[in-house]
Parts: sequence; structure tokens; C-alpha cells
Amino acid sequence: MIAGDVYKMESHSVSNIVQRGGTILKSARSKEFMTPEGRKKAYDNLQALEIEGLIAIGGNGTFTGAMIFGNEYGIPTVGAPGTIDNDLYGTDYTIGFDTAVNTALDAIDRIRDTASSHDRIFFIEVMGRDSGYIAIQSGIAGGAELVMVPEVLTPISQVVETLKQGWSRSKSSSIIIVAEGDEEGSAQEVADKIKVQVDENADIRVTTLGHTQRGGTPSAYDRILASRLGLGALEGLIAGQKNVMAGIINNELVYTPFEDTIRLPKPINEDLLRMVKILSV
Ligand SMILES: Nc1ncnc2c1ncn2[C@@H]1O[C@H](COP(=O)(O)OP(=O)(O)O)[C@@H](O)[C@H]1O
Ligand SMILES: O=P(O)(O)OC[C@H]1O[C@](O)(COP(=O)(O)O)[C@@H](O)[C@@H]1O
Repeated sequence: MIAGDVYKMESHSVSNIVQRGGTILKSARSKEFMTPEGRKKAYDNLQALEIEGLIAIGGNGTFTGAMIFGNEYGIPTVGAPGTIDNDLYGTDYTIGFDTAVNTALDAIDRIRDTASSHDRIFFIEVMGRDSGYIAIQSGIAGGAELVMVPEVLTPISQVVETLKQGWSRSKSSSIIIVAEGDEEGSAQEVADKIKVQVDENADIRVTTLGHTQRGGTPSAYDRILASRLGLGALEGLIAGQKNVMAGIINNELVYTPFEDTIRLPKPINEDLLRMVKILSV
């Protein structure tokens, strides 16, 4: 919008992309949109092109920007939740999350082969800037011994305790999932803190999955979710919705005001963390 890099799209413009990751639109984070001058440029371009409505795809930041822009210039915007972090109030799942979880899971499964063959402890860092959703889901599905998430403090003493309990039951390998935003630090930092507290013969390794989780062929679930939410956002806009995000809750399409999606937390299900502990015994 700021660069005026706009072209008309028809149905065929999206043919043969359903199986691709990333974005053909090349829309991305923009520092300039955070300034009134940047948003003015965007508005002027939209005016010149007679564009009367917007669909914003992204997370909390995107919807904050969209809300500010809507308040300043009155252009109606409907959001579609696109973030691998799944940390948006107003939808059970966000576009990209399921693919990211499955990518992380595939990596965890592969790492498990080394962990169990060579009796090692692996700390695996998954993405989640402020959110433990990828960690908890990939951790449960990957049979992790412990999952560390930003929403709930897991003290280092608890990690040590979990490892020691495993050894007392003759468990020779362990997998601990650390969400990027965990309070105890990165997986490397957590591993460094653990090393000095456990048996010096413990063979500890760290893997950071990084941007592997942020691309690749989308899962069937994500393709269907993106199709439903894209259509939901478009039909909402045409029907006169504005400053809301299309989401799916209990399999129903719902619209939630941007204000709520931004302000309200989407708490992690702590019962799932409890389940990890039970299942890892
Ligand atoms: N306070 C704000 N005012 C205007 N634009 C914003 C604001 N916060 C975020 N944005 C816009 O949204 C973009 C995406 O925000 P970011 O937090 O990085 O990602 P996400 O949408 O995934 O949460 C930013 O690069 C910026 O262009
Ligand atoms: O690619 P960058 O800018 O390093 O961002 C990585 C960050 O983006 C996230 O993957 C979320 O990104 P999206 O909201 O765009 O899916 C975080 O989990 C991670 O911290």
C-alpha cells in the first residue's frame, strides 16, 4: 500500500499456489506503516486506486496497525489470522500453526532416533515469540519429557528433577521442548544451566529448529483453514463488517473486534502441560 505496488487479482491469480508456503503477495512487516507519514502514503495510494476495503492477514501487530489505520482514515478492514504462533484470541487456530507443529514434530521424531540410540538428552527449541502453543502440541505429539512455555514458569530445578526421575527409572534419553520465549532463556541457555547441575557424564545436545518451522508445504488442515478464513474475511467485508477478525471457534465462523483480539489473552491449556508430565512417566 505504501509503495503503491498494487495489481488486480482474479480467481485464476491464485491458481496453483494452494500447496505453497510463504506469500505471493510479498506483504510483510513494515516499520514505515508504524508512522503516521507511512500510513498517509498508504491511504493516498488507496484513494487514488479507489480501493474501499482491506483484508489484513497477520497477528496482533498487523491488527493493531489495521485498527489504527481504520480509525485514522475510516477504511473498513477485516482480518484473517495468519501466524504460526496461534496466540490470537478469537480463533481456535491460526493459519500456519498446524503446518509449523507438524514440521517441528517431524524434526523431533528424527532427533529422537539419535537421543535414544546414543542415550542423550536433547533440548529442542521451537518457535513462539511469546507463545507456547507450538511447543505444547509438538511436545505432546513427540512424546517429550517436559515442555517449557513462556506462559508458565518451569524452574530449572523442575527440569533437573524430571531428568533425575527419568534416570531413576532407567530412562536413558530425554527430549525437552523449549519455546523460544521461555522465561529461563533459549534452549542453549537452559541446557547450559542444566549441565552444571546434573551428572557430568550426561550427554546433552541442543537443536534450534528456527525458520524451518515457518515455511514449506502447508498441511491439509491449514489449507482448509486458510480457505475458510479467507472467504470468511472477504464475505464479512462485503457484508459491511469492519475492524474485526474472522476466526473459527468450535468449527463455526465468528467475527471478533480487533480490539479484543489484540487485548485479550489466549491462555494455554495448562491441563496439557500436566498431561505431558503424566505421559512421560
Ligand atoms: N502500533 C502499530 N501501529 C501501526 N502499525 C503497526 C503497529 N504494530 C504493528 N504494526 C504493523 O504490523 C506489522 C506486523 O506486526 P508484528 O507484530 O511484527 O507481526 P504480527 O502481525 O505477526 O503480530 C508491523 O511490521 C507494522 O507494519
Ligand atoms: O522471521 P523473524 O522475523 O525472525 O521472526 C521469527 C518470529 O516469528 C514468529 O515465527 C511468528 O511469526 P508469524 O507471526 O509471522 O507467523 C515467532 O514465533 C518468531 O519469533
